[in-house]
Amino acid sequence: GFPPQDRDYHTYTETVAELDKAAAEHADLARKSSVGSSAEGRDIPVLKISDNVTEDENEPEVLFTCNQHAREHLTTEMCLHIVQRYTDGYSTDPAIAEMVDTREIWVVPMVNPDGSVYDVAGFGYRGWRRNRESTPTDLNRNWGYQWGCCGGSSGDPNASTYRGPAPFSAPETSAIRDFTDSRVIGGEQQIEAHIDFHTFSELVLWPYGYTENNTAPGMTQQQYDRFARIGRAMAASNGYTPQQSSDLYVTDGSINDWMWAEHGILSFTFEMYPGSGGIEGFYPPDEVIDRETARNDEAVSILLREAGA
Ligand SMILES: NS(=O)(=O)N[C@@H](CCC(=O)O)C(=O)O
Ligand SMILES: [Ca+2]
Ligand SMILES: [Ca+2]
Ligand SMILES: [Zn+2]
Repeated sequence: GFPPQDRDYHTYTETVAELDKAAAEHADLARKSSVGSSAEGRDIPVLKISDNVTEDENEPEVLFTCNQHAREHLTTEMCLHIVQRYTDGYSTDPAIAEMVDTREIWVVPMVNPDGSVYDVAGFGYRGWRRNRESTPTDLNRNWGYQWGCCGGSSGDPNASTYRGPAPFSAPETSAIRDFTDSRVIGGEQQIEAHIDFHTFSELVLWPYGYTENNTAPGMTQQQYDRFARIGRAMAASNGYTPQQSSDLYVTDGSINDWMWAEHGILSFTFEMYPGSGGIEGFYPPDEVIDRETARNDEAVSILLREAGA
């Protein structure tokens, strides 16, 4: 678990308990289900938030994924903050109610539960990034679009950006893939927009990551311009720096490239607080959780509104 001075961070067990609590306290608005299991057999839960939550209504859907990278624990708090805001806030905030009534929101607070547990299982933080397969995979290099194409990942099983032996070889990425594929109803992908939360550097990133070109097959100038417009609007609200992911460095096999190219989902990566630092940047004190999760409230609202546009 987390050291006493950081006990406000949620462990896997506490995260699951938070989702169960939200579903129990707001049974009309929130329902927990599973997208699958991790390498070590942990359930990977997803919470759906919407009015008439047990009905699949013809409303734009938006996905939030967190903690692909084990040590990036602030992102789990970000997803749990979204859960809390859009369930508890329903009865008090008309803007929240409007979004919950007209959208279907999916939240996966821990894509990589095994890695997250492992990172805090020792005496002190381990700085762990990948999953916990026998040969650990960097989940954000294991997605199947342009997998391993372009020097944006490693084929070395010992490397922190090891892409795995094949696209979707990791149970965690294949679980999210299967969930996303399942949201194609009548040939139409219901999910319109997505944010994958990471730490750190305070950035809003949009595809493609595999190429430095703005346009490429499956990304016209108009589509790029829409990504940039929305990315810049979100960054203006949280003070992060907006840019194409490859402006940071080339990544291949990332979630954003797959979500966009395979499903046309407006998919972003947010790198949260802090803006800079060394390994300690992955472990901001728990005193910053409330401030640094609420910092993204407006950006989340912008994306939810954009999903219906
Ligand atoms: N969170 S992080 O690993 O430091 N940065 C992300 C950036 C993701 C991206 O560029 O699309 C990554 O390398 O997967
Ligand atoms: Ca609904
Ligand atoms: Ca729906
Ligand atoms: Zn990350």
